[in-house]
Amino acid sequence: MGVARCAAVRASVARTTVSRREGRSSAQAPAVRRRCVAVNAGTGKFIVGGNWKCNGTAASVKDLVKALNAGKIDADVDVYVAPPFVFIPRVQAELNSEKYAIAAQNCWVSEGGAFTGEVSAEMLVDANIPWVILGHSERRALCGETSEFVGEKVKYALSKGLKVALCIGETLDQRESGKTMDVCYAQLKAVNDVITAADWDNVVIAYEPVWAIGTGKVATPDQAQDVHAGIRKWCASNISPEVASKIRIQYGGSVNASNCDELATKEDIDGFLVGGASLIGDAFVTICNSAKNSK
Ligand SMILES: O=C(CO)COP(=O)(O)O
Repeated sequence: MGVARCAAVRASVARTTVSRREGRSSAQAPAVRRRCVAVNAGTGKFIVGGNWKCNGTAASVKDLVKALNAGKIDADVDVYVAPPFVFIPRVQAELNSEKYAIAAQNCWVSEGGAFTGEVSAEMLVDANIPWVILGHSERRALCGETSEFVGEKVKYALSKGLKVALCIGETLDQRESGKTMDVCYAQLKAVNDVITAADWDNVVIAYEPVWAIGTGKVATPDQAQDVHAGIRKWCASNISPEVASKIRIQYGGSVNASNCDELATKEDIDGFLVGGASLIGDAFVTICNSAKNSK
């Protein structure tokens, strides 16, 4: 994250916090309330997610949790990890919750019921799981989730009080035919069409170019920065300048302990969503601390 942008977001958050402490006249109260909501997600902190995908055994999860608990995480970083559903209770019981929040990798588009194999947003809230990853390219490609369906899922998850990591990104074909930004904008629009500007306070965008996921082919820092800057600009024009300045944009796709520091220097990279390397405790801890290391 660029130092200047980070400082600006923090200053705005600090101003809001001071306003909350000082209180306001009743005429000003509604505006203050709206800004207080924004404090929830617009912390200005670097944010790293670990998406464990469909990996692990009881034994490997135990080892990973042990390694994560042993890691020192910079206080200026928000971290969430997304284990497979069956391991979540175990991880909740054993992982240090002061350092790591828990995320689900998916949830259903509406209230639960006769939807075999699905997990509802209400269940996540009931199980004390604050985050959910939605729109991952693997679900879009392998489970047929359209952008409109993802939009409805984001809307429903937010309405139940979850925080959402919204994944977007282009395939190799789309990049090579110059459609990267159009694809990202269309995926964002499908969500923006069904949620409000205030809802974005509880969303983190994860830009994950499909060609970089699990391939070892990481986007260069400049490639990632260009797309992140475009996403932020789109947010300014289509949501609001305030949301654009606060929203955190993670990069995902073959991030590892060796390439994270350079990516983290980029102005519009506010964190990472990590797959493979999040299964290796010390590598993930290094990635979590990359914003500090790259200063
Ligand atoms: O899909 C990802 C995170 O959601 C990225 O996966 P990799 O880090 O394994 O490329």
